[in-house]
Amino acid sequence: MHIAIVGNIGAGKTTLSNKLAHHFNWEVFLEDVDDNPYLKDFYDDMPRWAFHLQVYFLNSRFRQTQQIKKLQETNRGIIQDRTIYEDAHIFAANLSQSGLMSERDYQNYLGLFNSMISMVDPPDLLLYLRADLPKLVQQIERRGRGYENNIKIDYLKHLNEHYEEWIAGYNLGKLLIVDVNNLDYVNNPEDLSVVIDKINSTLFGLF
Ligand SMILES: Nc1ncnc2c1ncn2[C@@H]1O[C@H](COP(=O)(O)OP(=O)(O)O)[C@@H](O)[C@H]1O
Ligand SMILES: Nc1ncnc2c1ncn2[C@H]1C[C@H](O)[C@@H](COP(=O)(O)O)O1
Repeated sequence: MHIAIVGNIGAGKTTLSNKLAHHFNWEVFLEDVDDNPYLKDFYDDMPRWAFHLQVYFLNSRFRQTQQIKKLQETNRGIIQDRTIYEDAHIFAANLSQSGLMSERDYQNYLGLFNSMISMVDPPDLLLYLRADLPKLVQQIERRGRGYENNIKIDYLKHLNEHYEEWIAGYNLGKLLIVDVNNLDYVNNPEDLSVVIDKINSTLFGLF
C-alpha cells in the first residue's frame, strides 16, 4: 500500500505523513528540503535558480520513486510526502506561466520529466490537503524556515490554482480530498482520527 500526500507549501503534508506512518507503522518518505543546495537561492532569485532547482527536485523525487518501488516488493506500507507529479504539474508549470522560467528551460525540463514518468508507479491513494491562503500563511510562519519569508501571497495563490486544476483532472488512482482549514491534527487527536477514518473508508470501504 502506497499513500502519497500532496498539497501546497505549509498545508501540513510532513506533519500528517509522520503521524500516519506512526499510526499504520509504515515507512515514511519525506522531501529533500534541509539538504537542498538550491532552495534558499531560489527564494532569493527565482528566475536565476528555477531550472537548477527543478532539475534537483526531479532527480531527488525520481530516486525516491525507485526506492518506493523496491520497498513495495516487500509489501511494506508507504507514506510519501509530496510527489514527482507536483514538481511538473504545479511548480514547474507555475514558474513557466509566471515567466520565471524561460520557455527553453521549461521544454528542456518537460523532456526530462516525460522520459522519467513512464517508470513511475502512481500511488494507491493520493491524499490532497486542501488549504486556503490564510491557513497556509499561518502554518508557513509557524514552521519558521527563514528563506520562506520571501514567499509572496500571489505565489501561494497561483500554486493553489494549479493544485485545483491538477486534482480536478487526476485519474491515476484513488483520490481523497481533505479540507484542512479547520483541522488541527497537531493538537487534536480527534482531528487525526477524522483523517484516518476517511483514508480507511476510501481504501477499504470501512466506516
Ligand atoms: N492541520 C494542522 N493544524 C495545525 N497546525 C498544523 C497542521 N498541519 C501542520 N501544522 C503545522 O504547520 C507547520 C507546517 O506544516 P508542515 O507539515 O511542515 O507542512 P508541509 O509539509 O505541507 O509544508 C508545522 O509547524 C506544523 O506543525
Ligand atoms: N518542485 C518544486 N519547485 C519549487 N519549490 C519546491 C518544489 N518542491 C518543493 N518546493 C519547496 C516548497 C517549500 O519551500 C519546500 C518544501 O515543501 P513543503 O511543501 O514545505 O513540504 O520546497
